[in-house]
Amino acid sequence: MAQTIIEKIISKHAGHDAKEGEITLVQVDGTMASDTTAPLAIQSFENMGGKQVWDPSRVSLVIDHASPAPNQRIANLHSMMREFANQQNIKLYDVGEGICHQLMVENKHVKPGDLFLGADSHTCTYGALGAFATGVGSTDLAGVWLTGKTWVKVPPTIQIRLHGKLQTGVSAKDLVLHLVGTLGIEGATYQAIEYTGEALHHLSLASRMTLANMSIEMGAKAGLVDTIGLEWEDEFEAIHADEDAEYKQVIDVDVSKIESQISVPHSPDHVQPISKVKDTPIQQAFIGSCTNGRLEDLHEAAKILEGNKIAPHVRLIIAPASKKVLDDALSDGTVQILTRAGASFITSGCGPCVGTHQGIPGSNENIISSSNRNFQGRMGNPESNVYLASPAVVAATALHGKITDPSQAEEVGV
Ligand SMILES: CC(C)[C@H](C(=O)O)[C@@H](O)C(=O)O
Ligand code: SF4
Repeated sequence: MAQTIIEKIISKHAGHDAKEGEITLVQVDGTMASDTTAPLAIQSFENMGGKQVWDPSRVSLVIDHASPAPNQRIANLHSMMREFANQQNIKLYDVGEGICHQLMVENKHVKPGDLFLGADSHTCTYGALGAFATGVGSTDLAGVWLTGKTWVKVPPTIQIRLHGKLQTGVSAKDLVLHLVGTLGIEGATYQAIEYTGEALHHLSLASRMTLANMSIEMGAKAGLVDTIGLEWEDEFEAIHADEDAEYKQVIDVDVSKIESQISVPHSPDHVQPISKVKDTPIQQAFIGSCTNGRLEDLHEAAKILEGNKIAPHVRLIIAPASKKVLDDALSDGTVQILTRAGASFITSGCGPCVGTHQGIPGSNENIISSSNRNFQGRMGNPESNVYLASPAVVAATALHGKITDPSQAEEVGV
């Protein structure tokens, strides 16, 4: 039977050929919960009578969403996680180590062909490795901690074939914003997205993570990137779709036609080419998140900001996606370039992305952010406006204090 990538992965974990629409029990390779979801999962696990997780080497906890703790309540939840991790002998990434999704990939908790469940919607990021990774609720996760298994309904797949090469200054973020704008926030609900095509050869693992990451902004169960040309390709057995696999929909995209994209308030799918919103004034700029907080993202920003100073009325906040990203950016001088340009670095982690701390905007302020969601109130103030963009656009915008196309900023010599 010809199969899509997700059908192959589910079949492997179910022990039989799984077909679209079928509900089947599968073995799980790995799990993750963050400080937002782990406390409830721990409670559910204990309520279910759980004593020992099924396999401690397949369970990770990460303190990243509100880290370091901004208040007493959260500090106590962090303590509860540390205690559980100790007692269960499971890996816990503590304050400053990074964002859960970055850490799962960076530390190889997940590999191509795996089936991975995380109690966070952007678990789909690991689709960058050709893994089936999806977000589940805390209670579902607790069930997996008990048994090592879960049930899945085999989803239909939308195949997105990426042709050509992105223009200079245009990144995987612009590509995925373009796709979110085209499909809409419910365009792939209950479906998997498979990304394929020769454009992938030009995308690093970091860029593939950006692409897979925002699959959830199209409602997808998972976003699986074909492993062709992947940096890790030699280390693992690659899984590709069969040529005659059946797709619900096939979408062809010539990526060389895409210009920088901006998602305007208040929904990720309100996407406009940058030319339509350029010159919108901005008070806060954020580079970070599981979408765009990696070394290549900081490099993009540094290219634009080197030797320059951000606009006087702009705050530029940077949260590296992990301690490793921060260390690498320190060693190669990127951090220094950015701080000299006026950026403030905060703890590696989610930072202000989800609006709990570290950069809640004022009322009527406009924020440009390299993150993935701009629902009203997302950054902690319903009276602020969040614009989503690539790190290059965020940097060029911070420099000029208004939405700026980086390719044009370079032309005028800044
Ligand atoms: C808080 C957490 C449960 C949430 C998610 O699942 O995605 C967060 O990471 C987000 O990005 O909105
Ligand atoms: S960085 Fe933002 S989107 Fe990613 S997991 Fe953290 S809160 Fe969610």
